[in-house]
Amino acid sequence: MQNYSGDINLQYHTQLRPGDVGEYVILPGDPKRCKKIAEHFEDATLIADNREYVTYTGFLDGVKVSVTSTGIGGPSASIALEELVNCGAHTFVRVGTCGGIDLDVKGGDIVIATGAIRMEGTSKEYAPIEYPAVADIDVVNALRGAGKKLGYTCHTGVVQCKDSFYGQHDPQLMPVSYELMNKWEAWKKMGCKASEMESAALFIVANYRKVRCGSCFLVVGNQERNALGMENPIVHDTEAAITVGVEALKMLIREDLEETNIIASSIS
Ligand SMILES: O=P(O)(O)O[C@H]1O[C@H](CO)[C@@H](O)[C@H]1O
Ligand SMILES: O=c1cc[nH]c(=O)[nH]1
Repeated sequence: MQNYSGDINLQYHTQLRPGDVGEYVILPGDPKRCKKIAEHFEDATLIADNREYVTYTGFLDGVKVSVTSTGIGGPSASIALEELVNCGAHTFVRVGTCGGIDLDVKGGDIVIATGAIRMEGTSKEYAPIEYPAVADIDVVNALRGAGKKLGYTCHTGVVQCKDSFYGQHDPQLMPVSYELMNKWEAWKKMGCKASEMESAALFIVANYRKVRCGSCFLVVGNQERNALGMENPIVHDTEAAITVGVEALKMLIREDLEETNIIASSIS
């Protein structure tokens, strides 16, 4: 592309260069979540802070890792992923928040996405709608393993992505309420676990760029439970989702090292 930065290696939005980030990156939406995540790294340093993109780099078990915020929604998330891949990253774990849809999913639980409904605009500018937004199987397995090890209540399945937060919460107020409300009923019938905003774009861009990406989320609340008068705790503390994401990244690093060692010993 045309060079906007005046430096061919400097990524225009994230202000990152190759070498600034590890190959393994955690992706929260909220820039303020980056510092909390970086506190789980060894020797974390703030590398860049531009627009919605904040990056810290440190180490997990001696391996260089990073955290970069994506901001809200597919457009900014896709930019973060593209620029991080340009800097050499290959494995991504989104640590986000979501709203529960399935009645079993309660505030404070963790949801792990196997795939994402593409009811957003960004992924459609990458792949035809027939192409599914699927999480990387290694990342999903690591997130499930981490959730189990840490003893959290985790739900694994499909999540819904959209561009309008208020279209999720007040669909009846929207001029296209007929479409939003009918589709929401379909997501419920299909057993969709939760609604959030970035995973569909992230999974599609990750597939295109041939890197691994998965997502886990803190469930803030569940509007379906609320509508039925069921107990509906509202939780904002993302620490449980952060620890699941960090533990999953450690597991992936360990698995990759084991695989590299097996290949090296089979060659020698
Ligand atoms: O908490 P984060 O990671 O931003 O994720 C969720 O929160 C935002 C909406 O409140 C959207 O970005 C949604 O996906
Ligand atoms: O209800 C919610 C909570 C977090 N993020 C969303 O997109 N929706």
